Amino acid sequence: MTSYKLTPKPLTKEAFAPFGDVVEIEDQTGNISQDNLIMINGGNTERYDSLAKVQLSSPEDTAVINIFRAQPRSMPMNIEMMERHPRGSQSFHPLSGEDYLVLVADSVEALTPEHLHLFLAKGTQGINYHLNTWHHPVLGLNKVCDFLVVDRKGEGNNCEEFFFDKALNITIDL
Ligand SMILES: NC(=O)N[C@@H](O)C(=O)O
Ligand code: NI
Repeated sequence: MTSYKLTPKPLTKEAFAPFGDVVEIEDQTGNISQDNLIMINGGNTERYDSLAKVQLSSPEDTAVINIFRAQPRSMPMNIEMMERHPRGSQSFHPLSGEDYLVLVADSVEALTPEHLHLFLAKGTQGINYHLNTWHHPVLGLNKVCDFLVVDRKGEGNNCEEFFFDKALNITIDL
């Protein structure tokens, strides 16, 4: 049995760029980018515009808005599988204010533990997995957490799964 322990990195736009977008106003260093800022509503409201895009695959696809109520993951946690959505992006926006984990992998067909990348997301950070990005199903922490999820609805299978060899002992232990 070979063991692999995953440790999280802070979630930043730059580190997450190969996998998707980080949807936030203030980053983990406290910086607020003005790049997407548009003042609207007569100056009452700041619109941080187009921080990410919903990716679809066909004109018949629709983008849908969901809420996922996730049970907290108990640690240490074994990682047995990853999934990806070949026909659309998928974004998660925490509604409960809790930090959560984001586990993604390099874009290869045969995943090994070396392809995995674990991030710790703050409760103020959303993420948008780009189309076909390997990721683990939602990883809530500490308490039952709600996430606003925007993803693709349409024809055809939009969830491909990869299961690691059981001889690999891949764990997250915070
Ligand atoms: N299955 C489902 O809708 N959820 C997963 O895609 C997930 O990333 O949590
Ligand atoms: Ni998913």
